[in-house]
Amino acid sequence: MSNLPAAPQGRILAIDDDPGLLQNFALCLEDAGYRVNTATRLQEGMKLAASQPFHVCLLDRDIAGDSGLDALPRLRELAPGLRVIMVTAHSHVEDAVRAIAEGAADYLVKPCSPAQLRIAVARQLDTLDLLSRLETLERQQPRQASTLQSNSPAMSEVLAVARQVARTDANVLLLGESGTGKGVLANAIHGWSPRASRPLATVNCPSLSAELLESELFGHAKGSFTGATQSTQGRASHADGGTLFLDEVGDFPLALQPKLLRFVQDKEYERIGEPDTRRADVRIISATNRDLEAMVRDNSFRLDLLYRLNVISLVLPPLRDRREDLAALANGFVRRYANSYHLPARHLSEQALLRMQAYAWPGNVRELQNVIERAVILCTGEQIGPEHLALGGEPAPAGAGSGVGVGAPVSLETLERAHIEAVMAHAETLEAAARTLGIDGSTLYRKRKAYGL
Ligand SMILES: Nc1ncnc2c1ncn2[C@@H]1O[C@H](COP(=O)(O)OP(=O)(O)OP(=O)(O)O)[C@@H](O)[C@H]1O
Repeated sequence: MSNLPAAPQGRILAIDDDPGLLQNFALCLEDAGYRVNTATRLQEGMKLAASQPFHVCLLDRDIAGDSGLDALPRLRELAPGLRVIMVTAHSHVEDAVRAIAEGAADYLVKPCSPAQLRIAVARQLDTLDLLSRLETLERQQPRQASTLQSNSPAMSEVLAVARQVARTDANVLLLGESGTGKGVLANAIHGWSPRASRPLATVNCPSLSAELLESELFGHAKGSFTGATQSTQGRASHADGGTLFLDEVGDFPLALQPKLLRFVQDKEYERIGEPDTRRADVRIISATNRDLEAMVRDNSFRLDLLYRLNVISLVLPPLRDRREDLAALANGFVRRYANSYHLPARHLSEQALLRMQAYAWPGNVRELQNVIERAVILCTGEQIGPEHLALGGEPAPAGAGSGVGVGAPVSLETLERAHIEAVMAHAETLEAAARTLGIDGSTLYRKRKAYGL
């Protein structure tokens, strides 16, 4: 997801010391629907690139005594997602070729026609569009197991056992506070397992009513209940040969637990409305932040089911107990969000890192991710300082929310996420937040998951 408008409303930065040429570029590109900023000095252009999001930069080779070519590496450092088109005179085409070797995306030879200019810019915007789609697809793939690394003794131990267990078919129960990365670890275990080439199917247990959950998990025959106009195969069948991930298994309805128990034990089940017994060869990973033993004591979770799910249990440490990983995780999120929002590169200042080390992180990695995403968006310079973090009850940084007000140039998704976050912050319970939003609890649950709230 990008906070930049999609093409053709791309944002273009043109740096050239010839005001007449800049004006022509701006007119020609604005006519095509783009927003254009210009700079007649290199320094001025670099400042703009560091403080505002641009898709494409038209960079002259010689700018009033400064070399655009020499500035290229610094420009790419300031704005890693920016597509730079070198603009050069015919006699310097060899330099343009060198610029491409150093990371420019294309070059234009002066004088160029309006059509050439527009085609060159449109091509870069198409490439950005493709890159962003690729990124979205990659994010939807199970997380690469190799990205899960840790310098914390507590987390390293969990990862070592997880790798060992991954080789077997043993069912695994992941425990730990919300936002500690149970879902990420479930993906990794699947990725490390011999089942990695087969599907990983996830069922979010609290997001569905008991009836829908049964159908989601085991499928149903056409006509088996009102509205069942098509038969469905269910996640268990989809995961055949692979892994079934039962997220928030503590919310699995008691009435449905006997059917799940039979499936976990015998790998057998029936679709709703069908007598035939089916089989699915799945490895089950489940996760919860609830105390299942206490639930067994108050009869809301079956002991026999707990035994079956809990062949191996792994407890993910809260972020406050793995502070060795804070900087690496935070830097990874800074890079990710600067890239996905097409913003100039940002760095966490020493003071910001110190402030983060002193904070308790009750929402764990998910909270860290959200804090960094917001800081990356709100920070206008190169350095993210403590004032951009707004940690735990501190007031939000100046300008917070300014990018997501009604009517702001942001996607509906961004607006919805900000609204849900704000309503949840003021509501006493999640049920109350769902009521205010006019949606049911399971829809709120799905949206929280989708937006990482
Ligand atoms: N090691 C990691 N590297 C990068 N991102 C991570 C890591 N661990 C967790 N995250 C991110 O933190 C967020 C929370 O992770 P995840 O959903 O796996 O936590 P969880 O423990 O399953 O939370 P919940 O109990 O609320 O379902 C996700 O957006 C995830 O991508």
